[in-house]
Amino acid sequence: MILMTALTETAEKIKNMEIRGAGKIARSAAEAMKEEALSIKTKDIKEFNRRMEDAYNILYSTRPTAVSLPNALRAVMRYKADTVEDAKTAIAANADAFISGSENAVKKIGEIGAHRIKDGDTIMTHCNSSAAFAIFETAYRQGKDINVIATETRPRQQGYVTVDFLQKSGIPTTLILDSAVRYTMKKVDLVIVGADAVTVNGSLVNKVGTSQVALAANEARVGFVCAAETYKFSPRTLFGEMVEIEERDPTEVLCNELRAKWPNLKISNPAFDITPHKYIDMIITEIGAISPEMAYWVIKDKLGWELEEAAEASMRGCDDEN
Ligand SMILES: O=P(O)(O)OC[C@H]1O[C@H](OP(=O)(O)O)[C@H](O)[C@@H]1O
Repeated sequence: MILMTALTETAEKIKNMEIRGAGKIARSAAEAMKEEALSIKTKDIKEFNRRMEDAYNILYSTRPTAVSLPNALRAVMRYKADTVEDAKTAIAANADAFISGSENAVKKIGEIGAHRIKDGDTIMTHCNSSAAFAIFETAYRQGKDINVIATETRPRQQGYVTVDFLQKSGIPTTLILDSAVRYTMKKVDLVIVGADAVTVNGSLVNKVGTSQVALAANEARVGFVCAAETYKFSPRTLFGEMVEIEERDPTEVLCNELRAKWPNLKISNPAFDITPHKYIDMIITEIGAISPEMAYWVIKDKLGWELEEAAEASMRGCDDEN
């Protein structure tokens, strides 16, 4: 039996999506690493480092697609210390800096993104993104009369979370089925979605169905905007790696009763898909509104990654924030 600690509890919550959303996953993981560090009793720095590596690996293995998770873990683990006390101080400071940096980034994205919204706009969103929501909320607080169309987002219905946020904020909201996206697009002025990862060529990895929304927007000549903090850019893609697409449990798609009825039925449940950069008009980050083609610059200059480091991280199985 595995002993439940605060860290394994957070890992379990990320795995079963009690904690979800790329940014929240990253902040929760950073907080869990800090708590883990502060709870370790040993005075032996080698043992301490080993236990922190174990904690890193437990959290790292929870969900494979959101790059914010390994970027947060790596940011917290960037310490060099000769004593356990110094290591604890550095880890706690790193975690706090990552969390407040992440919260500020979402706020900044709200401010920058709100400039893209005009009074009277109808905006479509997919899944539930706190970065996209920050844009809606800021625009609405500025007095812009907006209407947000939220997709249901099968199979986990994160659209309900979006609807709940929007309704609590007083923002006029319409809920649609995922299959109604193309039909509804003619009423839409702008699409805004979040991101789980942005690759070096500016393509977007986000909740499955995002690429279909982008295709429908492209066909209808509707702008497609992505809201992504820079820690969602993937340094390992600089090395040519692909972002792993999480395949989730078939029971999310079909209940056990029906699965038993059709024992030979195969079920595929990819949680994310890839929207090619040519369908993305703009990525709103905390350092500004950029074209997808600037992803290489964000990874290399803003995050400070060189090809050699990306290769090294690729072998180690992690991304980095800066
Ligand atoms: O960081 P924020 O903008 O909140 O969310 C970013 C993305 O995280 C979510 O993933 P999931 O529901 O955890 O699979 C969605 O794909 C969403 O677009």
